[in-house]
Amino acid sequence: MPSLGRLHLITDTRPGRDPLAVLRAALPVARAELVVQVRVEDDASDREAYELAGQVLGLCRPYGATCLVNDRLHVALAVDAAGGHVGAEDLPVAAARRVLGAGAVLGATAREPGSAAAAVAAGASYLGVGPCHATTTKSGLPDPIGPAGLRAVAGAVEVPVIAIGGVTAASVPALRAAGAYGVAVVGALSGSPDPARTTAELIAALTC
Ligand SMILES: Cc1ncc(COP(=O)(O)OP(=O)(O)O)c(N)n1
Ligand SMILES: Cc1nc(C(=O)O)sc1CCOP(=O)(O)O
Ligand SMILES: [Mg+2]
Repeated sequence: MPSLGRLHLITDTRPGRDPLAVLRAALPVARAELVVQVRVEDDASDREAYELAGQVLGLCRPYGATCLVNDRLHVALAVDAAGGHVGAEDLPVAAARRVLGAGAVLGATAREPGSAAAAVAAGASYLGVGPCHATTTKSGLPDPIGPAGLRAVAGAVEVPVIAIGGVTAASVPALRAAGAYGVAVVGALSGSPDPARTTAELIAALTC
């Protein structure tokens, strides 16, 4: 399995957002350090997810960036993405591993050390850990766990830990110090007036 990129860009498909424009700005800056997670709204059709994932893959390929698909593993397989990401309401990690195969990248959401270790034992190759900070992008999440909560999870596993939830370039140093290998962002890039510049700031904070 190739080494995992440190900057995970999750597509923002809310009305008025342009995930492909953000991706086109980020790719030349982050290149193979970029992992793009195709995440669509729950009411989007599989056809919409498939078409977006195909477009994302086509953009990623020349840069060696990785494309993953959130939740809908059949879409990941259909477009030949590198893998997928599952959480508590999706397929269990062991089932997701069977669907994707041994060589795929498989991310799992974990919020505390016990479930993190269980997800790794079941076949997760990285963990998305959060919400690290407050976010307005997704509702219904538990309270932020902060760098201390992330440190507890990172200390319990040996796979890369990707911090998620309200992450900005300014918060990266504390998250890395707590054990984050990388970060996943929606709003920091989707809401940026200059996504190329924000990508450069995130990459600098992640690789210094
Ligand atoms: C990197 C990363 N971490 C966590 C999540 C959240 O996944 P999940 O809990 O399944 O919630 P949804 O994203 O499906 O709403 C993620 N997608 N990526
Ligand atoms: C999709 C998602 N999952 C989270 C979790 O903690 O499981 S936080 C989140 C949204 C992250 O968006 P932003 O970077 O704009 O805060
Ligand atoms: Mg999910």
